Amino acid sequence: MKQLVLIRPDDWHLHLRDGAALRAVLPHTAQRFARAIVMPNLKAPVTTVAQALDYRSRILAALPPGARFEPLMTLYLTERTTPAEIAAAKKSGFVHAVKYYPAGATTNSESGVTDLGRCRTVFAAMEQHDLPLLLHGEVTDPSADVFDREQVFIERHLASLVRDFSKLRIVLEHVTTRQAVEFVTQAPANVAATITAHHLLHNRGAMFQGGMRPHYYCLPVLKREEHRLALVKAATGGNPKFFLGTDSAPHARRAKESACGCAGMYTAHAALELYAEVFEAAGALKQFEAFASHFGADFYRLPRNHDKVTLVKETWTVPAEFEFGDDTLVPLRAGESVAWKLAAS
Ligand SMILES: NC(=O)N[C@@H](CC(=O)O)C(=O)O
Ligand SMILES: [Zn+2]
Ligand SMILES: [Zn+2]
Repeated sequence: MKQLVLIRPDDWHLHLRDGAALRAVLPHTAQRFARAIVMPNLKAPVTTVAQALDYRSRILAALPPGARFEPLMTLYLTERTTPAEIAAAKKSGFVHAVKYYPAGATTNSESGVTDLGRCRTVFAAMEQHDLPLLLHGEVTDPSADVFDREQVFIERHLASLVRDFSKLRIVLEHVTTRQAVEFVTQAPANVAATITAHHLLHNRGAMFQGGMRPHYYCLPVLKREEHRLALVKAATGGNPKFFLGTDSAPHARRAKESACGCAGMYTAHAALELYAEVFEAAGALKQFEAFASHFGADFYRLPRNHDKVTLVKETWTVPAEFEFGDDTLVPLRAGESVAWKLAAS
């Protein structure tokens, strides 16, 4: 049987939530990944090192017995974040980055930043302490078309940020467009990007297949086929600036299947397997390990993992839903098949 053995990968962009939701989703990630960059956009955002420490303990306490998984914590940037907090974050050893959300751009981003100009002293501190900046790279300007918001962010904000803070490590998270791929490719080595499985697998047509499909709604929103193809080329092309970040973003069924549905797709239950489909379809399975297990660790200046995971070419059916606190969670491919299967380790 066809199988793939690779160094255990890490997920460089993940939403774990909290409480019962955390307990429901964490096992899926811990089965596949050694570490994950954990997003700080809880309902009460993780803005301080002390809060990150508490959240980290809750994650560790929620791990299934025997699981080995290291949550890499992040701080949620606000206009009140201080250079002292950045210094403390670096010193902590468990905070690995700071996350920028434009206020109002996405789930739990209300406490985010309205004006990047107000964060310049904090960016300078991050540059000085060598703490990476992670970007939800979209503008919220209502006059910017929702499908153009990433591209406009790059033009209006990212280009000058990269120029002004030339030593700051920056990750443009969940890139979705050809323009983002081009920008990151031509930028200096301190600028990288994560790519999700769902943006590699789907174009925006998925949201409208036979009707409105809220489980395909995420932010940045799925784009045209032209952009998906650019992402596949970037992910499979062996460029160390592009690495795996699922952006697995669980929301309760009733929050998705609603008159105003939440943004986010849940992929952690099959994350690695879905990426393997993409790499196989592109004839690039040889590049998969570097994308999933090498480039992210190298960029974050963390050691690569040593143990291995095995994927076998075997079809399995994704459950229709998972338990999720007092509701359920509808995963990507619910009730449908996935072509690769994680072997028990
Ligand atoms: N990607 C999403 O659609 N949603 C994320 C937030 C984010 O990463 O922007 C979430 O937290 O639900
Ligand atoms: Zn985001
Ligand atoms: Zn995210």
